[in-house]
Amino acid sequence: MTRRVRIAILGAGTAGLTALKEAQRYTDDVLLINHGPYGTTCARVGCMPSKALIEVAHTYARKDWLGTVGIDGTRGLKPDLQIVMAHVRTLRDRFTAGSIQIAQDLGDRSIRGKARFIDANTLEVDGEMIHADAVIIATGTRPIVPDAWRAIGDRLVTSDEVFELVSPGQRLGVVGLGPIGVELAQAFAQLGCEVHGFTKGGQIAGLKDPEVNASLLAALGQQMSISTDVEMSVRADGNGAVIDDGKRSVVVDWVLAAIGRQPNIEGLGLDTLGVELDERGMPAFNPKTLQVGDLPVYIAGDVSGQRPLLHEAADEGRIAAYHALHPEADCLMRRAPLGIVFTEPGAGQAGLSYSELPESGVVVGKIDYSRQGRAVMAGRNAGVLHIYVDAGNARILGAEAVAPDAEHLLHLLAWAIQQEMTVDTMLHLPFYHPTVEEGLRTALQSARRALSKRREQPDLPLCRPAIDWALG
Ligand SMILES: Cc1cc2nc3c(=O)[nH]c(=O)nc-3n(C[C@H](O)[C@H](O)[C@H](O)COP(=O)(O)OP(=O)(O)OC[C@H]3O[C@@H](n4cnc5c(N)ncnc54)[C@H](O)[C@@H]3O)c2cc1C
Ligand SMILES: NC(=O)c1ccc[n+]([C@@H]2O[C@H](COP(=O)([O-])OP(=O)(O)OC[C@H]3O[C@@H](n4cnc5c(N)ncnc54)[C@H](O)[C@@H]3O)[C@@H](O)[C@H]2O)c1
Repeated sequence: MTRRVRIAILGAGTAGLTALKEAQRYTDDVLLINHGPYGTTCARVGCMPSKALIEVAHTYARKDWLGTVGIDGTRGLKPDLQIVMAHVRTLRDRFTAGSIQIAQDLGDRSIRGKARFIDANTLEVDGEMIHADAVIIATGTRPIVPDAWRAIGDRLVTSDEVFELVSPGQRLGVVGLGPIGVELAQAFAQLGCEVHGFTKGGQIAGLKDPEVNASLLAALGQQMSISTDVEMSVRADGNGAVIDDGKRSVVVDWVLAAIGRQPNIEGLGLDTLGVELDERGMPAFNPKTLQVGDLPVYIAGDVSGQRPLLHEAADEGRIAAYHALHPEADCLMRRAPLGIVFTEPGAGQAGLSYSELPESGVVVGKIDYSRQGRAVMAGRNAGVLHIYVDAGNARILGAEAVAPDAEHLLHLLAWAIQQEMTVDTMLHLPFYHPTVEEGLRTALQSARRALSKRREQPDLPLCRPAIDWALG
C-alpha cells in the first residue's frame, strides 16, 4: 500500500525541522524521514558543542592577561580536559533534546530510514512506498576525509567525533583551517594542548581580505604553529601520527581533519528525477525558490551548498516549504550575508566579502583594533575591521573583520547593509563611550575620508524627520 502525503521532508536537521514548522502553518499532512542520528548537526556535533568548548577555552585563556594586571595566582590555574569535555557533552545533550522531541511528537508522521526517489513524487523507504505532492531534500553534509588518512585509525578525528573524546591527547594536528579548523584549533591551544595547524591556500577562517586574514594569522600564530599554502601527508608512526607538509614534519597524538564537508545525497536516487546532475551528483535548482527544475522537489540547508550556516539552513527550510505549498508565490528575499567565526579575536564577514566586491568604485574604511581604547583596556587589542563602501553613493556594501567582539560588530554591519544604509546614515547613530563599537565609527569616518567627502554638518541628522531624540 502507498502512503499519500502533502509534503515529505528528508532530514530532521535544522532545515528539515524548520521546513516542518513552516509547512505545519498550513497543513498537518507532513511526513518527516530521517536517516542517521536525530538532534541536528548544529546541536549535536556543530555550532553548540563547539561554542560550549570555545567559551571555556576563551575564558580560561584570560588568565594570562589577568596575571599581567595584578591578579595573583591565575598562572597556577590548570584545565582538566576530561571535565571540560564532559561539560561540553552535558550541554550538547541539553541542546539536542528539543529537536529529538519534535521528531518523536510527530508519531507515525516521523519515520527513520533512508529514502530513495522512484520518481519526483514517489519515495521508497525500507520497502514502504510514499506518494508526496512535494518533497524537500534537507539531508545536510558530512566531513570530507581522504581515504589515505584513515590509515592512522582512531587518531583521525573529525568534528563528528571530537566532542566524544574523553581525554584528548596533548599534541594535536589540525588539517584545514576553515571556520571549523580555526575555532577548534584555538580552543585546544588555549586549553593547553600543543597545536599545529596546516591548510591549503593562504586564507584561514573563510576570510578573503588579505590584511584581515593576516591579522588573524598573526593572532593565532601566538598560540599554535601554522603552515599555509601546503599539501600534506598524514601517516601513522609508533608514537602517534605524522603530518608532513614537505617543509616540516610534526608528530601528534591525534589529527583533526577539517578540510570541508560534502552533501549527503548518495542513494537518494536523484538520477531518477530526469534532470541533469552536476559532477557531484547534484541537480540544478532555482537559488531563490530552491525548486529543482519544474519538479515538486526542493533542496534546503547545507546540502544545497549555498550558505552552509545555521540561520541560512533555517531560512532555506522556510523558503522550500513555502514554495512547495505555494508554487505560484513570489520569491522571498534572502537576508544580508553574515558569517561569524568564534575565535578570539573573532572573525567574519557581513554583506559582500572582499572577493565579491566590484573591481572598481569601492573605498575601504579601516580601524586597527591594536590601538582602540576599549580593546586596549580589555587586553583584547588585536585585529582590523574593513568596511567596503560604494564610492558613488556611499552605501555600505560589506565588511570583513578580525576584532574583539566581532560577532556584535558584524551583526550591526549586516543590519545596516540590509537597511541599505550609507556611511553618513550610520554615523548619525549613537556610539557609546568607551566601547569597541567606537572602532566601527572610526572605520566609517575613515571611509568618509577615502570618499573625499567634506562634512557639511555635524554628524547628527537634521530635525526634519519627525523625531528628535535629543529632545525626547
Ligand atoms: C563543528 C561545526 C561548527 C559549526 N558552527 C556553526 C556556527 O557557529 N554557526 C553557524 O551558523 N553554523 C555553524 N555550523 C554549520 C551548521 O551546523 C549547519 O549550517 C547546519 O547544521 C545545517 O543544517 P541542515 O539542516 O542543513 O543539516 P543537518 O542538521 O546536518 O541535518 C541533516 C539531517 O539529514 C539526515 N540525513 C542524512 N542523510 C539522509 C538521507 N539520505 N535521508 C534522510 N535523512 C538524511 C541527517 O541525519 C540529519 O539529521 C557548524 C557546523 C559544524 C560541523
Ligand atoms: N562559526 C561558524 O559560523 C562556523 C563554524 C564552523 C563551521 N561553519 C560552517 O561549516 C562549513 C564547513 O567548514 P569547514 O571549516 O569544515 O570547511 P571549509 O570548506 O570552510 O574550510 C576547509 C579548509 O580546509 C582547507 N583544505 C581543503 N583541503 C585541504 C587539504 N587536503 N589539506 C589541507 N587543507 C585543506 C581549505 O583550503 C579550507 O581553508 C563552513 O563553510 C561554514 O559555513 C561555520
